Amino acid sequence: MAPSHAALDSAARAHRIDGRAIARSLDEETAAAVRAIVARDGAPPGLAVVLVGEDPASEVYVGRKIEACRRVGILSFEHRLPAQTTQDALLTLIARLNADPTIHGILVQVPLPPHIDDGMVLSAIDPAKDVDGFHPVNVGRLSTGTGGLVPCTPLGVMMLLDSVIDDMKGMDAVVIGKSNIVGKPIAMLLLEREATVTVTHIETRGLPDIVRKADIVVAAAGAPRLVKGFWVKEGAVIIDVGITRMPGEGGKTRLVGDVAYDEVQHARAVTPVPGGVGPMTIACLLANTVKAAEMRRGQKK
Ligand SMILES: Nc1nc2c(c(=O)[nH]1)N[C@@H](CN(C=O)c1ccc(C(=O)N[C@@H](CCC(=O)O)C(=O)O)cc1)CN2
Repeated sequence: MAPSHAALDSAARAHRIDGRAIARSLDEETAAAVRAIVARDGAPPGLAVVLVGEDPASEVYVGRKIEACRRVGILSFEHRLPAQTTQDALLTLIARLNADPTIHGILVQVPLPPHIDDGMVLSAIDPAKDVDGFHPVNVGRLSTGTGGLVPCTPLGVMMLLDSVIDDMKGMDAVVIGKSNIVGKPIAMLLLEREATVTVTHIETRGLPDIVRKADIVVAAAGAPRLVKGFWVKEGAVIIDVGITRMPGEGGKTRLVGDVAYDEVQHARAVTPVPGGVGPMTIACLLANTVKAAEMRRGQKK
């Protein structure tokens, strides 16, 4: 008897890596770690969240970060500054937060308004409080494999890969995207696991052929539905970091990833957008805040 459509469908579909569920279980671990810190030290870790301007997406992400802190018991301190805030005023705030012992982590939401130099501001954060892992000291530690705080999205990507791959040693990994906060750190983390890593970007010649050789594809180009079905090798694992808001039906908007999700069902596993990498970014921020608090305690001992 011929298999039913339902049976054919389920046989042909890639495993959907559930970022929301994995983020929830990381949050449970973080909440337990926070409770242990409170029992030991009498106070929870503190996270300063700095938002400059009114970028609507940033407002949403910052709101979610603050809500997530509340859920796991981290104390959040919100600093919302107007778009016309000067770079000097922002640097003064960061210096104050660096010196404040109740603050274990500092994050400055990016993008910053165009008159502010991101690099200058992110480099002003104490590397020990740099829970985004953007400071050059932490970038250097990551690239030399010497610890430090790792950027949240790349950390989340590795956890999603770990949920479906036991050992990445010798696997061919292709990263699409070369940004300092996502593409480059992911490449470093994959190298640490002894994957063979090719870093590509939107201008790379012959990109489909390069991607087709990969066992692991991390798409972080910010180009909606860039990765087509025919780019992907059967059995590959695909992590979609792209999140682009596009016009949807009835005047609404919808989120679209860098991967044509419906076309890559011959992959072994793939993350959805939304519900894949995004929730991990916030869960890893909370985990990094606990790590920063524990690192400080370790230094004092
Ligand atoms: N200081 C930082 N700024 C920015 C970072 C960062 O890690 N540190 N990353 C991004 C934005 N970002 C966190 O700040 C972020 C992006 C997406 C999500 C998320 O949960 N996405 C959901 C969908 C959300 C929606 O409905 O719009 C998903 O993919 O399921 C969380 C955090 C840039 N700036």
